[in-house]
Amino acid sequence: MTTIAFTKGQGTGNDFVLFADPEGETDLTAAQVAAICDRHFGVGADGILRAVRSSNLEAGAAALAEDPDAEWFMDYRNADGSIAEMCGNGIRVFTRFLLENELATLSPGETLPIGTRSGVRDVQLATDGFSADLGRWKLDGGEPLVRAKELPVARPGLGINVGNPHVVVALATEEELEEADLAYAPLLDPVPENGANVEFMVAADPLVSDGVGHVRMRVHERGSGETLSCGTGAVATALAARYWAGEGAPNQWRVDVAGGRVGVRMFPTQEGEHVSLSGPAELVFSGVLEV
Ligand SMILES: N[C@@H](CCC[C@H](N)C(=O)O)C(=O)O
Repeated sequence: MTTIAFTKGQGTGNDFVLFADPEGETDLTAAQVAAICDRHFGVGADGILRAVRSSNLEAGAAALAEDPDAEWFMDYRNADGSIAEMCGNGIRVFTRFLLENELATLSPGETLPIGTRSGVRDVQLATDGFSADLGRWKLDGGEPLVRAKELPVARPGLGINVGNPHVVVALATEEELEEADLAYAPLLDPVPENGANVEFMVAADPLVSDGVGHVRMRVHERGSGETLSCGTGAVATALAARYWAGEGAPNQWRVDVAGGRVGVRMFPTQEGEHVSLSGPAELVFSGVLEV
């Protein structure tokens, strides 16, 4: 039996079990992760965030090579125990956890580099909580057909990788968005090799106001099912909305999800365009687990 002192946290309703494992001694099995995330028999969460010192994890070596200041590595696991490269809401909650536990400091204007499986991601304080630079993004995975239960026809999606894989589908009306039954994984054709998170979005009316784009989305996450929010999914959705809107579309977006609102911003850097995500991050309660 291993005893874990954990904290439950959430960002726009995307909820996580977090624990500090500085030495990298508590690598949970997929079955243990799934048991902890179970909403009836466990703590209940969309995923687990383990805080490991980058120097004590194999995957952390790449993070330290990229940025020697990336002391902490966010080891993210989906609710079914699978490993994902990145979690946009998670990295904000992870930062809140490091700060509250005095494992890191972050002042206004400063940057906290966090190691992830999709590279080092820089987090800053923001007016709505925290913002994380998710780095480069790419169109990836073509335009698979997507069919969600209760939606009568398959729609073309747009594959976008923001560190992890997404397929975004535009729906015509709010009613369609409500009707989609995302308790079931949407069917994708062709099936992406590594699976994908699937976002369904509708444009707000107006789509753009004061130079800021506005969309609403629901998500079925790879490895976690329907969640109240997906940060990387919101980023992929804003990128898809801008792509579909064409020339002159804004580089700043508000994305409404069932659990609240996040902000997305695209901005130029020397290595090409980056995209950042901002939003709230809260710690809810702490406890002790035996696994
Ligand atoms: N909820 C996350 C994404 C978590 C990983 C995802 N389910 C995957 O498998 O890629 C977010 O906020 O980005």
